[in-house]
Amino acid sequence: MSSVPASSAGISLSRFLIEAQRDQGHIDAQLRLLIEVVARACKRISIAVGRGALGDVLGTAGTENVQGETQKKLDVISNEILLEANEWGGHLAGLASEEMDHPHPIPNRYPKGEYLLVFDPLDGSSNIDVNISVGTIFSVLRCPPGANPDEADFLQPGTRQVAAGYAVYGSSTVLVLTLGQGVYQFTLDREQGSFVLTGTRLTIPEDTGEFAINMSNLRHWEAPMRRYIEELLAGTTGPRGRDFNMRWVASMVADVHRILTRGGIFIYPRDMKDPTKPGKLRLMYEANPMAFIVEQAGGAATTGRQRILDVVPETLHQRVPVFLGSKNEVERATELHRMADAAGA
Ligand SMILES: O=P(O)(O)OC[C@H]1O[C@](O)(COP(=O)(O)O)[C@@H](O)[C@@H]1O
Ligand SMILES: [Mg+2]
Ligand SMILES: [Mg+2]
Repeated sequence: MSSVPASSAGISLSRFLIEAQRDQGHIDAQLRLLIEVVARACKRISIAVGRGALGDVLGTAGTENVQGETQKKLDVISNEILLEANEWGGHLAGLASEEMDHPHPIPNRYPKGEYLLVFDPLDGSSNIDVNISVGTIFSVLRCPPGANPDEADFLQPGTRQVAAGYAVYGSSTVLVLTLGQGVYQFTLDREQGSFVLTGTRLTIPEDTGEFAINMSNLRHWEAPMRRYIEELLAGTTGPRGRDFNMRWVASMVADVHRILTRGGIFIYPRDMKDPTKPGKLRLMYEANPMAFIVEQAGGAATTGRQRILDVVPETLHQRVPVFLGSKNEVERATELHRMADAAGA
């Protein structure tokens, strides 16, 4: 990560966004307001997460989302916080979320804006009750002109994102943001209640000695995926000629944040545990925003076969395999999949 230049040290997110709008012309007023509102909502989620057992936020909500996953109380609370914060400000035409079956157009009683917001309100849900980092992931698209948005209006490839970001609620709360001009990190100053710029133009090293994957699924993987991991596990005695270390938080936000901080490759591959699902992670609000951030930081992001940002979505809750992080490792894993496909053709 580049250290923050003296002239930028201590700059708040609000000032950063005003400068991005006024001085650099990277964003318009609606997009600035949108990011401000999302950041405020993340602050509220951070407070809810931080109350832990002192608040009524742990455990399950007793409901399921559209994907048949049991919702935790914090999944539902975080979704409501983001929805309520964003509905009335006039910067959005519609929202969509992991926790809502269908998109939510802005009600007619409120002014409408030009943007669409797609989010995973609480990522890493299985970690909530055990006090391990969780987060929020979001992606911003433009709404097609004149549309009262329905699902088809949201189904745009990741290359059309105008902004993306995530918050990690960990030992500190950080917000990582791209407006398509590099990646910036803000840390929540809990006393002041504002996000402060703590990292500019974050970059992911091209090479790494660290991988993140749920190894318990190994027997369900495709052959090229097994081959890739076997090469890494063989260490100094294998074809790669060096040792690799493994980390797996099981919160995508935390695993990706580590990679943005010190490099690595994060993988959630296709597996045959449930052959009807082409992966676990969702394209629109997990893979796409993270792929945008990772590419903006000089890394790579693929499905093992193609660039994630080029995938044309077919449904809102579509799943994809994800390989992202340090460029040379993502390229090696992708090359093995392409070679296997070509040999099988
Ligand atoms: O339980 P597993 O297989 O390790 O999967 C963990 C992955 O699932 C996720 O928790 C899915 O996200 P949600 O919690 O938003 O459903 C990712 O954050 C994480 O990388
Ligand atoms: Mg998630
Ligand atoms: Mg989630």
